[in-house]
Amino acid sequence: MRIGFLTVHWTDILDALLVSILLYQIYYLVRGSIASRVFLGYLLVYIFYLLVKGLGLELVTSILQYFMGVGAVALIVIFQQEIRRFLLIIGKSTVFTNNRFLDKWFGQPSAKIKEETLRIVVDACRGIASDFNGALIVLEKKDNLEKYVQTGEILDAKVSKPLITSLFNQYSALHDGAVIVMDGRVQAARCVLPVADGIDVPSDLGFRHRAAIGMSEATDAAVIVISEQTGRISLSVEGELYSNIPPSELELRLREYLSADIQRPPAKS
Ligand SMILES: Nc1ncnc2c1ncn2[C@@H]1O[C@H](COP(=O)(O)OP(=O)(O)OP(=O)(O)O)[C@@H](O)[C@H]1O
Repeated sequence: MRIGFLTVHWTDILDALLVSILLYQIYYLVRGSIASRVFLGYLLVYIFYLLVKGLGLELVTSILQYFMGVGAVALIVIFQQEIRRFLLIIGKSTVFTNNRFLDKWFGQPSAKIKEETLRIVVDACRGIASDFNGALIVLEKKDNLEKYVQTGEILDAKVSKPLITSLFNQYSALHDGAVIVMDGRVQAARCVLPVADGIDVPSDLGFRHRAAIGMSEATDAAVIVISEQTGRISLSVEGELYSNIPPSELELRLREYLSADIQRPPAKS
């Protein structure tokens, strides 16, 4: 196709479309943050570079070319949080990562939580919330949480209501940080979770709630938060925080989220 003196192929249109989508995605990730200004600055320098290159100004072109090369490395450092989030979104949402057949071959284990564990944890949450003790409980789905377990005190104890309740008692030496539940066992307490710091996170949220969001952004785990101040129970999955959930609904939501591969107890005959 010819437009004036330009010859446009369908590949050029596809190229322009893909670049637009990419630029929009980058803008969407960095909008509102300081990184968006850096991105805009870099884009303007790049447009200027294309202009001087087109005009054949060789000296300026070579200086800008060098600047762009160093700038690209600087961008990776500045945007490391955004790049990480971008790759996580892609990794989480592709059909490949939700494909059971591929999971089997690429070693993604199935969710291991049992109904019994779920019931005990929710029961413990009910007690903790009514006592106004803060809590942060991570329930493993498929992702390996070993890295986070290592930040705390390893317990490897069978899940029980008295254990979870006493761990979050304000006089317990292990009440700070998060408890991680894996495979029907309290693997560790006092664990440190990644804190969400994106612009989507409401500024009035405290660090316990931010840690819950951060953990559910970084992994597919379900994270329960109980507020020490209000006694409210919230649930964070896939980077979203669902606030003020009654215990009965919490059990339903957890079952629904973790249910894909949940191990149900054998039916009584
Ligand atoms: N990165 C983290 N990983 C694990 N636990 C954390 C992390 N950051 C904070 N916490 C826990 O949260 C507690 C502080 O909670 P903070 O009051 O800041 O949060 P909050 O969201 O306002 O919760 P609350 O409503 O219970 O006060 C800490 O004492 C600690 O136990």
